[in-house]
Amino acid sequence: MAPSVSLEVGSDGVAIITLFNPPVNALALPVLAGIKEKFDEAMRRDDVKAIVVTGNAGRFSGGFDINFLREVQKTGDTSLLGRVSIDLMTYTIEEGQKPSVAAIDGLALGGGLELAMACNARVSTSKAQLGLPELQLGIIPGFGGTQRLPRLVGLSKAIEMMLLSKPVGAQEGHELGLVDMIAPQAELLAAARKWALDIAEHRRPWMQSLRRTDKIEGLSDAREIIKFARAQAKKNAPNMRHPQHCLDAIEEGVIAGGFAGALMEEKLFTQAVFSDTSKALINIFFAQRNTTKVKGVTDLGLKPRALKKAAVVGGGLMGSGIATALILSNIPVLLKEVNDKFLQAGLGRIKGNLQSRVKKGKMTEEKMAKTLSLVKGVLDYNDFKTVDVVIEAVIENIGLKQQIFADLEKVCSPTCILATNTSTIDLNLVGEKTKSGDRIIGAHFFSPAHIMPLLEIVRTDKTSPQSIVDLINLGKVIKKTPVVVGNCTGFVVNRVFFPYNMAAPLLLDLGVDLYRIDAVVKAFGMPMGPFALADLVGFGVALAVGQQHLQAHPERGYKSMFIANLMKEGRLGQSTGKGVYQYDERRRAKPDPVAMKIAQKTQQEAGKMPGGKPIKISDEEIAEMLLFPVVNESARVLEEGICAQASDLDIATVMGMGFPAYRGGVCHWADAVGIKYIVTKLQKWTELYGDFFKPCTFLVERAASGVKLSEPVSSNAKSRL
Ligand SMILES: C[C@H](O)CC(=O)SCCNC(=O)CCNC(=O)[C@H](O)C(C)(C)COP(=O)(O)OP(=O)(O)OC[C@H]1O[C@@H](n2cnc3c(N)ncnc32)[C@H](O)[C@@H]1OP(=O)(O)O
Repeated sequence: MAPSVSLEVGSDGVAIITLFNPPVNALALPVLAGIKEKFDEAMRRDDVKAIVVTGNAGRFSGGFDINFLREVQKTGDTSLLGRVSIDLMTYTIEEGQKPSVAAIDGLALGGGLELAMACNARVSTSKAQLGLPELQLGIIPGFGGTQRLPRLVGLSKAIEMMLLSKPVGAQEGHELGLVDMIAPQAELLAAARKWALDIAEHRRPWMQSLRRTDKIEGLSDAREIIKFARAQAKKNAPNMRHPQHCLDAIEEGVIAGGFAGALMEEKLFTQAVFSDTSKALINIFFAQRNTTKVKGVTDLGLKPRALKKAAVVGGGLMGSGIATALILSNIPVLLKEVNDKFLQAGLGRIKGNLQSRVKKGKMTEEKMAKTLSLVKGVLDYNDFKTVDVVIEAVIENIGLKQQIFADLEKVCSPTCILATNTSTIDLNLVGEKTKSGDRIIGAHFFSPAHIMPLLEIVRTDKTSPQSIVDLINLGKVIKKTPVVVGNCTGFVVNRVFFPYNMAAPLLLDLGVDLYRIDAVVKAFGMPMGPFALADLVGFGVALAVGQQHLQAHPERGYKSMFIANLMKEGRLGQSTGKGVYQYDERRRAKPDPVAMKIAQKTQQEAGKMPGGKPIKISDEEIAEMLLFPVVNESARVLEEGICAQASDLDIATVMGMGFPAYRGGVCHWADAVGIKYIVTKLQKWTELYGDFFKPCTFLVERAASGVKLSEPVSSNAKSRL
């Protein structure tokens, strides 16, 4: 159905204006034009005394149409953005001749809430969610939100809601003054009609949010609040300008009044729409929603079967994390271990995971007890016939896994999904001793599994679309972002992470200071540098993972002795108090002269420094030498069809390896930097430092043809999905 807006006038003289644009009634251009047209008509008509605006099908509005924002970013045409804030929200609605009330059910986000705030009052159901989440898209509110929200709820709360993109529920909104009245769903429209008539007939005040001053703090308090918020934003988002611009608009409103603030907001909003940050974050918004659209799988009309009961085999760190994720979403779990000692340890870890939520105030003791009761520890497979999905999470031993899957095939129902959390073993090998290849699938979680948002769903050429659809659905139920990937060493995240983790010691061997490498990567926006990460995961794991890549792709590996040399000195990473860094009792890291000496010794032994002297290199080039190899491996992943679409790689790198979301994920970033430039650099480093940097044919071809990495791979590519 085409987006539209309807107007219906009741015998009471109230015009009901309804937004239709499923699924979230986004404010697409025709909707905005429709609102303007219907408001103008209602203002003109003699039989209309007051107006109620509402959204169709239980949702007020999810805000300005983000598809349209993306279009504007592509065309670069600012005129398309229009003057909605001033002409429509302020002059037509807020300052209109007749009062208007927003009747809010469900979502009122971004432009949706801004529309509601431009009305003279708001009535909502108890299920309403109200927020201005624009900053998570790299923009600032642009329909007057930076002015009206502080005037309705006070500066501190408004700033918190905007900077954290955090909505409030109806009850809190009511307490704050954002919602004037909460009504039962069935009575929402009637209550809003009455409120609108009460304003028209002077039984209630005719409020205009933009003109209000009662909730805004005095100038000096306001300055302090904004100053504090600026410092917080700088700390939390050092590479982003739009949070500061949001505060600029708010500040202008406090100093010069709401109208002046709205004018500044309009200007800064337009600027933000064209920023690289917004392009990147909008890419992430759509990429995240695209992961569940898998060609040849989710377009077959298959209905996901509800996986109501699960079993996890192995109660170690991963198994207990997976079980925690399942029970947190109310899915009962059988946790299987080989003996009582391991079982109790696994159950203890699950309890610990929940206790830490209680400590952080995310869960009550009562809820914890209820959640914990959903897990049952077992030492045999007796109850496995009752489960809909099994996730195996034992140690990486092929023989053991093969035995487990052969056993599972015997004891589980023939429709049960048999998943493995392996991060290294070929899935075809795991299922080799079974005839259940169609329901054997990878469910690769990231540690800690109950916290990390990504789930790699690994399919083989035997896995059935139904099994994939079922697991995608389970991923959504347990609040993960599922990405469907093909079967190869390291799947997607670990595979593109390998070259990054090898480039760091390679740079070190070329004479670059190791702490500088970490600092550059942090400044780029990763949560931590590669050496700090190695310390965190522990050197045993880091070495084992590196080894797999070297075995799978010896021609493009780099073997460094740095970690091995640290281990010889008894430094194993953060858990032992020292690795690349030394750690105090509160696990705060400090550079360590001993590690630096070991680094120098490794450099000498490696003999990579040209003429025995450290290379001279800029910070920018350090970041490039670490991350262009990631782009290179991503290109291989795309060419081989391990990832069906570049946007999946964007999500996988952001959620799995901490690639900064505001750079849009690895493919989006590579396109922004320029594939040609990347290939030229890789070729130069190949000549200087060896084949580790050699660009793959696919990337070279894309550079030559000018086709972006994010463009679809042609259908004759050798797909392994
Ligand atoms: C000028 C203004 O200040 C600027 C703005 O208003 S910018 C927009 C501000 N609004 C937002 O940021 C809200 C973005 N949307 C969301 O957070 C979530 O989609 C939601 C909470 C509204 C709904 O979540 P959920 O029910 O899980 O459904 P979800 O899968 O996310 O979305 C359903 C569909 O609606 C689309 N959609 C959601 N919000 C949209 C929007 N504002 N514009 C266009 N499409 C939107 C999604 O892309 C998705 O499309 P698909 O089915 O084709 O993939």
